[in-house]
Amino acid sequence: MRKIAVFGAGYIGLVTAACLAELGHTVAVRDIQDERIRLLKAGRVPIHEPGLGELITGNAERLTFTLSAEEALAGTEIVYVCVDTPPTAAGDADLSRVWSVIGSLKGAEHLKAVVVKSTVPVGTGARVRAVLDESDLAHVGYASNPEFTAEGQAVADFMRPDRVVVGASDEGVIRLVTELHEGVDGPVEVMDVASAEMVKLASNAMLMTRISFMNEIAVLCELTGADVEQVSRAVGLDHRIGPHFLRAGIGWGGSCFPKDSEALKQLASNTGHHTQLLNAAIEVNNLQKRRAIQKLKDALGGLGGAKIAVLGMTFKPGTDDMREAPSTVLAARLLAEGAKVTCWDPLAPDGQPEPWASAVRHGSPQEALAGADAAILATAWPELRDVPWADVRDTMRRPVLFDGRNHLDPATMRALGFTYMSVGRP
Ligand SMILES: NC(=O)c1ccc[n+]([C@@H]2O[C@H](COP(=O)([O-])OP(=O)(O)OC[C@H]3O[C@@H](n4cnc5c(N)ncnc54)[C@H](O)[C@@H]3O)[C@@H](O)[C@H]2O)c1
Ligand SMILES: O=c1ccn([C@@H]2O[C@H](COP(=O)(O)OP(=O)(O)O[C@H]3O[C@H](CO)[C@@H](O)[C@H](O)[C@H]3O)[C@@H](O)[C@H]2O)c(=O)[nH]1
Repeated sequence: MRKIAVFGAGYIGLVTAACLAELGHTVAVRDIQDERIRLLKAGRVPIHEPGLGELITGNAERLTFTLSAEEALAGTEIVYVCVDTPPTAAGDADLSRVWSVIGSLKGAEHLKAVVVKSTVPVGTGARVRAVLDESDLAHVGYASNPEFTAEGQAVADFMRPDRVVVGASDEGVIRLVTELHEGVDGPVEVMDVASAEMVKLASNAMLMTRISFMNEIAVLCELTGADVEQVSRAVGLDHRIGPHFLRAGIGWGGSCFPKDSEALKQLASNTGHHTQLLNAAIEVNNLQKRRAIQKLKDALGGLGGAKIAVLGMTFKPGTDDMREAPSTVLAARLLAEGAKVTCWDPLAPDGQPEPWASAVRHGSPQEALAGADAAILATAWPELRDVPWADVRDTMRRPVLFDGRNHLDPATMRALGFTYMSVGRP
């Protein structure tokens, strides 16, 4: 069993650390946010991720949390880099936190390998390698080990992945990282560093493109009278296509797809290449939200002064993550059109910045809907299927509902007297 240091105690770092501890390794987690480390030391988990708290508690004797890089590195053989890589002002991935971690490794006596899990542009590994080679860490190996977990199911995804990708050129490092995954139920794919970095970006781009493709088909369904739910289900039954990531709606958001699509686009642009398919997928995604607002505007005859309830704020159900949530674009557009916005979400953290600071948040969908002229369902929370819609209808000023996730049954909602609109369904 190995002694590992994980840098970054966010969604990926904490899941990686807890799962490696569950596999029997000793893991020191380092972050630079006092509050995060204080909570973790007190046995509290700063993010919502099913099963994570239990894993951290169950492996407490193998997990430590610290603000000190030196403390984390004492006796450490492997460093996992799990820091955030947000967009720069130019849209490229900001690697400043990755470089800060690399800079803090000087003098780590027992270090054998640096493993990067953060999503980074292709070529980053080669740059890190060059920096290590010029330092006292020239003997330390390097691996790219990108992460494919989805929020809300990250622990299960880590333990039973479709694949583990290990990008490295040094046999010793390949063996080390492969051994770390003993007990993980999934195949290990070994390749060169640049290819591993590209697998991550290409996988996300493929998933986004599938969603945007089906969203474009949804528009054509609306124009022709077809039903995108039936279409996507039957299209997905073709084993060459498969059923996943074909759900039409107001589009993709989250901590990864928007920033990774932009980073891949800019990676190409920096070499003078124009990514046509990816650009189209991004544009279709942006349009989906604008189309939603236009539909409401048409249904209400204008949005000025109207009270609109936004149901669901997080970028998808099962997470508390608000990064690049499609709902935020909707709320901003509604306010810009002069509407008043109320909202509800079961997990979104309090104190969200604008546009949410200008919205009134309620503790239940019913309260958010009372007196509303219309509602937009933005996140497919299961709770929204259990709302007593017949009662709610009578509390709304106008029973108009735009279902941005095709989450409710059109016939039922219309039978209840709602003006019900959704995406790509008659
Ligand atoms: N969130 C996901 O589902 C997911 C999935 C796959 C890949 N990724 C990638 O993994 C990386 C991390 O994403 P995340 O969602 O966990 O981000 P996050 O913002 O939740 O966590 C990053 C953490 O790193 C900490 N940090 C910053 N600089 C540090 C330093 N020098 N030393 C130690 N800690 C430092 C931050 O304080 C923060 O707590 C990103 O590159 C992301 O693209 C994320
Ligand atoms: O058919 C679908 C599937 C998803 N979505 C939306 O797409 C976004 C992303 O969803 P999902 O992929 O489930 O969430 P993430 O946690 O962002 O995970 C993605 O991004 C991670 C970070 O890179 C990767 O590791 C994962 O493999 C990849 O699925 C959300 O807004 C969903 O509502 C759709 O609109 N239609």
